[in-house]
Amino acid sequence: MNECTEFLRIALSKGRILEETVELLEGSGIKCQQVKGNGRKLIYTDEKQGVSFILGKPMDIPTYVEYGAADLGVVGKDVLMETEGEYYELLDLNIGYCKLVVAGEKDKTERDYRTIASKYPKLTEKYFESMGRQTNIVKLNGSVELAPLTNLADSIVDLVSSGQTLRENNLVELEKITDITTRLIANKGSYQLKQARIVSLVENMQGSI
Ligand SMILES: Nc1ncnc2c1ncn2[C@@H]1O[C@H](COP(=O)(O)OP(=O)(O)OP(=O)(O)O)[C@@H](O)[C@H]1O
Ligand SMILES: O=P(O)(O)OC[C@H]1O[C@H](OP(=O)(O)OP(=O)(O)O)[C@H](O)[C@@H]1O
Repeated sequence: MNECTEFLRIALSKGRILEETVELLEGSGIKCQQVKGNGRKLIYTDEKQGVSFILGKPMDIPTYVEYGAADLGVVGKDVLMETEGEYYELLDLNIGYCKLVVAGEKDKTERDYRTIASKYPKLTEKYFESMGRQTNIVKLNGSVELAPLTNLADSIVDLVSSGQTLRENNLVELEKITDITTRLIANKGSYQLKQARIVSLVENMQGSI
């Protein structure tokens, strides 16, 4: 293996998809259990495997990949839809299942949506614009379900998996926007330069999905 061209830098999303990501990579023959620890280390380099793992915030993973600070990235489709960068989307990893929805208090009708709170302002704007529905969007960074409860907004665009957060806050799904899963993305230049190694990794991952 030529270290210069074939060493792979993989940016992984910290947080809730990390465990499933590690299982998938391990199943594809890449050892990376150490990234699951509770430490504060942000890069793990494994010279023997020719791989380094970069642990980033989910919203930042496309940036590392687009600018070539990482060759590959593992990130939710929600983040890709919001950030819209320049990279190749190589694979649906079939982990991190959830859906993106419009939610609010029961009995709201379409006409009631005026102010929508979300961690995904761009995606939200596009969704409503594509249907010719005018809205104001309030950007929040988390616990978005608080917005309708405090009258900051009349509804939200957010992820739902078990539905527990909506239920416990007396909110309901009003519209489903799309299903979400985790994706493998690649820097465009890296894909050309390190194609053999990336294609072989993708094939191994496909086998263990
Ligand atoms: N409730 C959920 N169930 C399943 N997958 C989810 C859920 N919430 C988020 N995800 C997926 O996991 C990814 C990472 O979510 P996570 O909550 O770890 O990060 P985040 O909220 O973006 O980051 P942070 O909490 O650090 O701001 C999301 O981008 C999405 O693809
Ligand atoms: O349907 P559920 O299983 O309840 O999951 C949905 C919740 O999970 C995510 O939040 P997260 O835990 O990432 O926290 P956040 O609100 O700070 O983003 C999402 O934003 C919802 O709030």
